[in-house]
Amino acid sequence: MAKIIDGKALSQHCITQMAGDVQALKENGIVPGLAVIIVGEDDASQIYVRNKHRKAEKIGINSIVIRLSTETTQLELLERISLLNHDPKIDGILVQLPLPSHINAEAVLDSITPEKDVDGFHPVNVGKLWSNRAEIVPSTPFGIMKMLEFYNVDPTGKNAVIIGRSTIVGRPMAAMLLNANATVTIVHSQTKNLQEITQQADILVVAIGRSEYIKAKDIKAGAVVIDVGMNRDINNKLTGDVDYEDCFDKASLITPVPGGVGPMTITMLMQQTINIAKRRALNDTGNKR
Ligand SMILES: NC(=O)C1=CN([C@@H]2O[C@H](COP(=O)(O)OP(=O)(O)OC[C@H]3O[C@@H](n4cnc5c(N)ncnc54)[C@H](OP(=O)(O)O)[C@@H]3O)[C@@H](O)[C@H]2O)C=CC1
Ligand SMILES: Nc1nc(=O)c2c([nH]1)NC[C@@H]1CN(c3ccc(C(=O)N[C@@H](CCC(=O)O)C(=O)O)cc3)C=[N+]21
Ligand SMILES: [Mg+2]
Repeated sequence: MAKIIDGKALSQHCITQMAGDVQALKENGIVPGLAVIIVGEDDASQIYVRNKHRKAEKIGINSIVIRLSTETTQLELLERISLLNHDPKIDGILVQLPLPSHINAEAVLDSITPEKDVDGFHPVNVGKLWSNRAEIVPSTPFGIMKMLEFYNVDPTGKNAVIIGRSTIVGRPMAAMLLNANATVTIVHSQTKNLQEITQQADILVVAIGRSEYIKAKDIKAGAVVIDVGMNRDINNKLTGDVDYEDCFDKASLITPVPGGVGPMTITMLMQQTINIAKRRALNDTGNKR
C-alpha cells in the first residue's frame, strides 16, 4: 500500500547504486574499508554486526569485524582503535554499542579520528552537524531523512516532533530536521503534556524503546509517523515503539518494524563509508593507501 514507507525496498535501491559507485572507485584503485569492533557477546549486537558485514560485502566494501572478549580492557580497545586510525586501508571505524560497563564509552568514541568516525558520534562531527556543515552523521537519522526525501516529504515549515533525546537518534534527528527547515520539538521522559505536543506533529519520529507506546490518539490525522523502536516482546517478536495497527488509518505515511528504519540504518552506514573513501581519495597526499 502507498501508505507504507518501505525501508527494505529503499535500502535495496540504495545498495544497487552504491555497488556501482564502489565499482567505479575500484577502477581507480580505491577499495572502501569498514572496520566494526564488537566487545562482548550481546546477542542483539552480534546480529547487527553480522547484518552489517553481509551488506558491506554485497556492496563491495572491504569489511572487517574485530571481535574482542568481554574482559577486554579500555586500554586494549584504545590501542586497537589507534591502529585503525592509522591504517590507510580503513575508511570507517565503528565501535558497536553498548560496551561492557567497565569501559568508558565516551573515551572510546572520542578516540576515533573524526575523519573515520562513520557513526558520526565524535564531538567534532556532532558540532559540525549542529552548525549545519555536516560531513559524517549518525546513520539512523540519516536513513530517516532519505526516507522522507524518497517519499516526497519536504520538512520545510512542518512541525516535526521527536520523542527521545539520545545522542544516537533523537538529538541528531532534531539537528537534521532543523537543517531541513522544519520547526523542531524534542520531547522526553520529563516532558509535561506530551500528548498535546505529539498531536501537533506533521512529522513524528519515535525513539523511546517501549513497545507499541504510541497510539492513534497521540498522533495528528495525516501525520508522517517514523518508528525507530526495536523491542523484543515475550515471544521474541520484534515490535516498534508505535502501535502500527492502531495508527495505520490515521497516518498519511508510516514505517513498519521490521522493514522500516532498521535496514536504512545499515545502508546509510555503508553510504558514509563510501563517502569517506571518496573524500580521502581526493585529499590523499600524505596518507597513502
Ligand atoms: N532501527 C534502528 O536503526 C535503531 C533502533 N534503535 C531503537 O530505538 C529505540 C530508542 O533507542 P535510543 O535512542 O538508543 O534509546 P535511549 O534509551 O538512549 O533513549 C530513549 C529516550 O526516550 C525517552 N523516553 C523513555 N520513555 C519515555 C516516555 N514514556 N515518554 C517520553 N520519552 C521517553 C528517554 O527520555 P530521558 O532522556 O528523559 O531518559 C530517552 O530520551 C530503542 O528501541 C532502540 O532499540 C536505536 C538505534 C537504531
Ligand atoms: N555504534 C553503533 N552504531 C549503531 O548504528 C548501532 C549501535 N552501535 N548499536 C545498536 C544500534 C541498533 N542498530 C540497528 C541496526 C540495524 C537494525 C536492523 O537491521 N533492523 C532490521 C531487522 C532486525 C531484526 O530482524 O532483528 C529491521 O528493522 O527490519 C536495527 C538496529 C544500530 N545501532
Ligand atoms: Mg540504545
